[in-house]
Amino acid sequence: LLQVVRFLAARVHLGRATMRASQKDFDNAVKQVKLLKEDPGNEVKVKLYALYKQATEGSCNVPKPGVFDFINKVKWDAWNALGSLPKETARQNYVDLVSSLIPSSEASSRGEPGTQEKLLASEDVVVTSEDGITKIVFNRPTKKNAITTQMYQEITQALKTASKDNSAMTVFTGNGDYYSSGNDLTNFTSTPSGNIEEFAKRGADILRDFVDTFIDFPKPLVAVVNGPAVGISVTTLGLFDVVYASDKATFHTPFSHLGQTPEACSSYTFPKIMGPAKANEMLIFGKKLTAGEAYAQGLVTEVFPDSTLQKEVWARLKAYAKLPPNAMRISKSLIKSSSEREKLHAVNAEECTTLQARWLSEECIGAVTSFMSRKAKL
Ligand SMILES: CCCCCC/C=C/C(=O)SCCNC(=O)CCNC(=O)[C@H](O)C(C)(C)COP(=O)(O)OP(=O)(O)OC[C@H]1O[C@@H](n2cnc3c(N)ncnc32)[C@H](O)[C@@H]1OP(=O)(O)O
Repeated sequence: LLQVVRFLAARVHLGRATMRASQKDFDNAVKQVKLLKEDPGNEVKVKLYALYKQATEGSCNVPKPGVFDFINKVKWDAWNALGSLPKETARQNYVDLVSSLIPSSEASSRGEPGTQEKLLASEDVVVTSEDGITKIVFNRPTKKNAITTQMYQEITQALKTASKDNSAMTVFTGNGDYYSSGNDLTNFTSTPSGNIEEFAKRGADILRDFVDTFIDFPKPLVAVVNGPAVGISVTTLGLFDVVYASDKATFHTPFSHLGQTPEACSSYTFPKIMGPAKANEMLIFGKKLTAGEAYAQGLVTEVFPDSTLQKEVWARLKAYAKLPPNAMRISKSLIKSSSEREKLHAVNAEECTTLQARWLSEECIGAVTSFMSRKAKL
């Protein structure tokens, strides 16, 4: 048992080297353990005990119980086996272990093979889990999957949940002919008080949280771009790890047309991905790219014929989802290092502040009014 505990501790320590559970996550996990409906069994309870002690008190610092004090000796052995594991790592491992014990219906997903579970009760954003893949679907096909304020918040929440669930990766796609037409332009007119300044402030906060969640998402994040993508549904792609696209997809960022400016860190990621010359044409002049062009410029990983996209992409993703999840997460954290994420958060904050002011500009208000009065379409 000792060897197993040591091995697990070292392995999990390595696997979670780049993760940090907050004190709040830990406190929540402690509460969740008390609410578990099923007994997790003695072996798990001993592990939880040891991790709890290590997280709260550090290395084992009490005398070894006598040989006949069986229960306390097993607990002591497990704690002692954690050696000098840092408190922070023990806290993270505790949180991970607890989240693995919570049934999918309560937490998020466990992804039993072949069973699809609906995880979020929303019409417009559908979240399911199957075969180790959490799938987040834009589901407003009659509105070309335009993203409402509520959808931003639901997606933020879905990503936070997915970051801790048992799935290996998260995949975004759209229902219907569009991937997404971007921000729902009626967001600007549907603030409860009709006060645009209030919308601008609240919108910037919601947007910053939304994008921050993409920046910090620890598992592979994949987009299956099933059709045209506009605005923020394009810019967020720069924060994905892999982007598969239908040959019917297009990529359009008409910010200047709308009196707006780039978001989702695209002012940083796009020049990095495709070079400034191409990024400028997209982000300043609103040049729409075909799927082939987006592939040539490095925004898209691979383009598929629309007729075979679903079959080919999902077969491939299911196979990828079986790869060792910790290895994938660690590789991702090497590629998107903490200094890179820091940079992205700073870019996000600046873009949101800029947009907040832009939304109050005549240029932007005029463009939205034109769309609403059906005078303008992209
Ligand atoms: C918290 C705030 C964060 C803000 C983040 C900043 C984000 C910025 C962006 O995303 S900028 C991009 C914004 N998007 C647009 O400007 C697209 C506007 N839409 C269009 O130009 C066209 O609808 C189209 C080219 C996408 C599709 O044209 P078409 O094929 O002719 O279809 P329809 O126009 O008839 O569309 C069907 C139906 O959907 C409604 N709709 C489509 N897109 C949007 C949208 N983005 N916002 C609101 N509504 C949209 C359209 O009005 C039609 O509705 P109707 O059937 O008339 O009720």
